[in-house]
Amino acid sequence: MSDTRPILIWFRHDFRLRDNAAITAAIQSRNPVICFYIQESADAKTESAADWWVAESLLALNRQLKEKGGQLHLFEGDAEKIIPEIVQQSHACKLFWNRRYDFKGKETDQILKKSIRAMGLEVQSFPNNLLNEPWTVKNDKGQPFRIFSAYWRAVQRHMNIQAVLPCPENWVFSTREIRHCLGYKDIAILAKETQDSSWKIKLKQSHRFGENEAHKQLKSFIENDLAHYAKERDFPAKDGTSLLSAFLRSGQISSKQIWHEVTKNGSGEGTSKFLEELGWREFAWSVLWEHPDLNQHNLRPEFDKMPWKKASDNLQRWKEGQTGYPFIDAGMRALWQTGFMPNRLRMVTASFLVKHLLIDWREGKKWFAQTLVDYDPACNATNWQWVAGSGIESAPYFRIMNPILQSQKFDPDGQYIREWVKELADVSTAFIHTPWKADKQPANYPLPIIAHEEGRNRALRAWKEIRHA
Ligand SMILES: Cc1cc2nc3c(=O)[nH]c(=O)nc-3n(C[C@H](O)[C@H](O)[C@H](O)COP(=O)(O)OP(=O)(O)OC[C@H]3O[C@@H](n4cnc5c(N)ncnc54)[C@H](O)[C@@H]3O)c2cc1C
Repeated sequence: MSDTRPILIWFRHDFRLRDNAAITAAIQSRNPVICFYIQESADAKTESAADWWVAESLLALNRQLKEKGGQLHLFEGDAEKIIPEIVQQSHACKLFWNRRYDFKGKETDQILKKSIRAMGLEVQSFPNNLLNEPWTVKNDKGQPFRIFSAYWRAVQRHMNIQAVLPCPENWVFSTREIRHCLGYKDIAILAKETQDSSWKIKLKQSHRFGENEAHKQLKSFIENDLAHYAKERDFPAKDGTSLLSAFLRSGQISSKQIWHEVTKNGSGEGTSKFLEELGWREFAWSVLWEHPDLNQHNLRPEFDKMPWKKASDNLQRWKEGQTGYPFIDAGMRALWQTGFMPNRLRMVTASFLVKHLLIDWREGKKWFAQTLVDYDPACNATNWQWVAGSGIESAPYFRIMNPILQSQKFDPDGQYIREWVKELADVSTAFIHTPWKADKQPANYPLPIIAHEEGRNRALRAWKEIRHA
């Protein structure tokens, strides 16, 4: 007689049905399945842009599961308390999930593995959304890499990316009732939460969600932009990047799927540069794996002595895009309006905060975590420490990006600036990067918060101080 006890599938940033190892294993076993997601305490409220993105993505996943004849069950609260209840109510025989690699998630999973196994269930975890498990890439001495280029060469030498798993057929969903378990949340409440503020409604105008949309985006990128990626990726007005980061972060598409599609359909400089960027994502996760405190602490301890200025009005003006530097302000305003900022601008705005304004990178990291739809604890912290110079692999602190030259180089006609800084719409191209030099000052646009040379010199003095301390 066949086993009718259900298998529980716990979704976690793997909101796709294709290339999902936990799903494939569960469906292959022929037991009925129960799919669920837990809004764990830390992310229970959909208050940040990334939480909002996850909520919209869960609604999209629920629609996909409905098409298969099932649904996504939603819970809110502490996984260590909720899952044992689901196990009991459902009389499940197995619990499957795809791994997560951050410290808190890993810790919770280890505790749960033990406690659920003690209840007599089989618990299995599978690789999630990286090309390599983060602990597997090591140098000849068995140590983790500290430099990206060496890491990437090693990854490429041993690259053996597994085939993509198709969406399984013959789904059978369990009818066991789990609605009375602790923390059950009606998915209709989630749908309401995704539009309970004007900010979220505005964000929605810039995004699409779900596995199918992720694949459409990849196809369009490969057809239109991949060949020119290396040359155009730094010019924000050109939209020459893949715009896949939020899909990737929530696992609506896997890095493996992207890798295979890109290597099958592309070649040359654009393709290798793009794959290298995927490599940076991998590297960031390996750094977080080795340094669980990456989000809180400088990886170079001399930065603990940096004489950061108290977060003040200047931090607020940076957040609001009111620094008086058009390129910076355009990036910061785009971030607030859309939840996205192109990589070049992330680097320039981050550098401006940490160097010209001498404000602790952790303040900027917090703001990005609140406002980016693709917020990713590994990529965000690794990049902030890279820009600040405090990371193991980083730009030297003394290399200070000039916000005017960056603007002239990467937005030469001011197209991106004019799109986001409406006060400058009529300023001539001659003054679009330095409106304070124009004869007539644009109305309602501030003067620079600090002169470039003054900010630069102060940053260099601070850096010398910590080096000689
Ligand atoms: C200060 C700062 C903070 C950042 N915070 C995040 C974050 O929270 N989440 C996030 O996904 N990326 C972050 N990035 C990296 C990068 O800016 C974004 O991944 C990229 O802009 C997303 O756009 P895209 O998908 O069009 O990228 P593409 O240029 O098309 O790149 C393809 C993919 O490669 C990965 N990638 C690209 N650049 C990087 C990079 N420098 N580091 C790690 N992965 C990269 C992303 O997954 C991206 O989707 C940050 C960069 C900086 C400088």
